Amino acid sequence: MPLLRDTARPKVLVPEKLSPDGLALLRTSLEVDERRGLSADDLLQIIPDYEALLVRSETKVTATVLQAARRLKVVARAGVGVDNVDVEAATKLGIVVVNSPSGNIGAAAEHTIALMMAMARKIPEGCATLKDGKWERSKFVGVEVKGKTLSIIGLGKVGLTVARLAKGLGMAVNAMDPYASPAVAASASVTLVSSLPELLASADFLTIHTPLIASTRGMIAEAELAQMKPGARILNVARGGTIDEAALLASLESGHLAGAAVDVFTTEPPAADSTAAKLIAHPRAVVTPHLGASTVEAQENVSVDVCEQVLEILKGSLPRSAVNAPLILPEEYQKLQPFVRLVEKLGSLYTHYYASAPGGSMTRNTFDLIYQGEVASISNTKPLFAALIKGLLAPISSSEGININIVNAELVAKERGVFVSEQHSRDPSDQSSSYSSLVTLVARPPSRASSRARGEKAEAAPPQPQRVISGTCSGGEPLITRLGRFEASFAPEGTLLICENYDSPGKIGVVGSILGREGVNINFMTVAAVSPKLASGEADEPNPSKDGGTAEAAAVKDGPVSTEALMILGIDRVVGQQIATDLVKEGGVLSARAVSL
Ligand SMILES: NC(=O)C1=CN([C@@H]2O[C@H](COP(=O)(O)OP(=O)(O)OC[C@H]3O[C@@H](n4cnc5c(N)ncnc54)[C@H](O)[C@@H]3O)[C@@H](O)[C@H]2O)C=CC1
Ligand SMILES: O=C(O)C(=O)COP(=O)(O)O
Repeated sequence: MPLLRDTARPKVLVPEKLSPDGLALLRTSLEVDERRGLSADDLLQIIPDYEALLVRSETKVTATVLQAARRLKVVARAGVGVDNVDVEAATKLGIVVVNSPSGNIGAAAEHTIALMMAMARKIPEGCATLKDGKWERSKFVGVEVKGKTLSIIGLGKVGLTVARLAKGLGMAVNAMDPYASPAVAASASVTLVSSLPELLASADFLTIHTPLIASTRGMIAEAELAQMKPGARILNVARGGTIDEAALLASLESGHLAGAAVDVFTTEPPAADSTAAKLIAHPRAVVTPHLGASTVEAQENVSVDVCEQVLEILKGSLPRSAVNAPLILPEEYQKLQPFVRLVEKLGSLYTHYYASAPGGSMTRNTFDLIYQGEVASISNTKPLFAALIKGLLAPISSSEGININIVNAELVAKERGVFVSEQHSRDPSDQSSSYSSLVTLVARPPSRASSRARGEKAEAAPPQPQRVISGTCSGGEPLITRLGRFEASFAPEGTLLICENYDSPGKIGVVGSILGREGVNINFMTVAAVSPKLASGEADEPNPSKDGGTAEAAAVKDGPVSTEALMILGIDRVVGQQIATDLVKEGGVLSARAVSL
């Protein structure tokens, strides 16, 4: 049961402090709910009511929260690190996760330099004692950074900015990052080293700027700290968990390390009696409560960046920095949009007409999706693939909320065992129609192995018929041009009744009167004849009613194939199976299938 909402506008939940600049953009079209101080339970209770969730690093967006979030389309992280968001669960649920990959890198890099200088010159200690009424000059003799070596783990956006700033301070900078570009490193006069021991041994100051991922969790522990020079100093403005807090505390306590500057902790805020709390209390530790991104400028940047993306996503467009969706340029997406709708219709027409109709079956799981003409020149067809998976599976998915989209289509297809081979045919002679673009969906007959797996005997295997649907975009709207052997021309919209019949006089009148009797209005009707190119060639899907139809049907069923036709009626409401049965029994049609598209 959807919750009652006091507004028709989509709702955005903002449980953390975000700069008002971005939120003002949202307020023009969305309802923005700023709710700071929510507990995990509170969040779970209220999340079903929201279309978008905007967070920083404090809110834990767990799989449980995401599963409860029935309306949620997007989780926006106003910052870089998404380690507080279960991105895998969001992907499965088709929820887009976006971040702001560069809005706060300057702030994080400057904070790193600020902590390094504060640690080198003992600024926090000098400041605290002076405020305490003491004038202690000889106790706080520091070291200079000029001429010292700064070693960086992770030469990404923050790491590189730190490197450039450190160069300006006269430091020698080296870095270890298996994925860094040597050219980029050289342009910042950074020496890339390939081994961590080499990097550790050279460091006067060591700073980490990697994400918290499996390969970086605990990467600096007791053994690594022991490889550093006595009197070296260490910084962490990336993520708690990359440095083992207990090992770091021990190294400070033993006097091996001269200092540590830490902005991020394994658990935030750290528990009172935790190792992190002891680290914070250590006299040679300079600490800040995750302030790396906390500047007015950075907060404006990230807020505007993610709020713009939330608006795009709720409009149905693609964001510029999705963490879990492929990158598509806006102009490319615009070109694709009509074909996205067409391909989704091809998929849902397939499932309604061939697979979920009485007598049909979902035994085919391997599809060819063939692009011909102008559409074949589009190279990034991920949205088309996603549209096909949605079209094929949404009609047979139990939950109304199943959200198949560009984010999770590949995963859903894999889970359901659906395989799609996309083919681009740019050769004009290969295009069997006069349309400037044509998209064809072919369901491959089941392989012998899969037929055997379903217990069908090889000798009893029926001939494998064609299941083909083609379409184009006409005036930006989807148009079906082929259904099985029939050359058609109809819009795949609304409720359609598709009747296969022998093309004999009076058939339309009989069908019309049966529908009229049931109170069904016909909005439009079109007839599709067997394509001359296909009449003598491929067999079509066997018609479940052919053997059990009317006397007339029986009389003509061995007649020439070319007399068969499809009658496609657009009707004003969804009809039950009984009407289809009546049309076969009384109306003399071979089969009738209602499809809702
Ligand atoms: N304290 C704070 O408030 C802030 C913290 N951050 C954190 O800083 C970190 C870095 O952010 P960005 O530079 O924007 O990310 P980025 O993605 O641009 O750079 C990360 C770099 O780490 C490297 N890397 C990955 N695994 C590695 C490994 N095993 N060994 C060595 N290098 C490895 C990658 O190749 C990449 O070059 C992130 O964890 C982010 O969350 C960012 C902004 C503010
Ligand atoms: O962007 C990041 O990765 C950060 O760590 C910043 O976190 P915050 O938004 O200040 O909670």
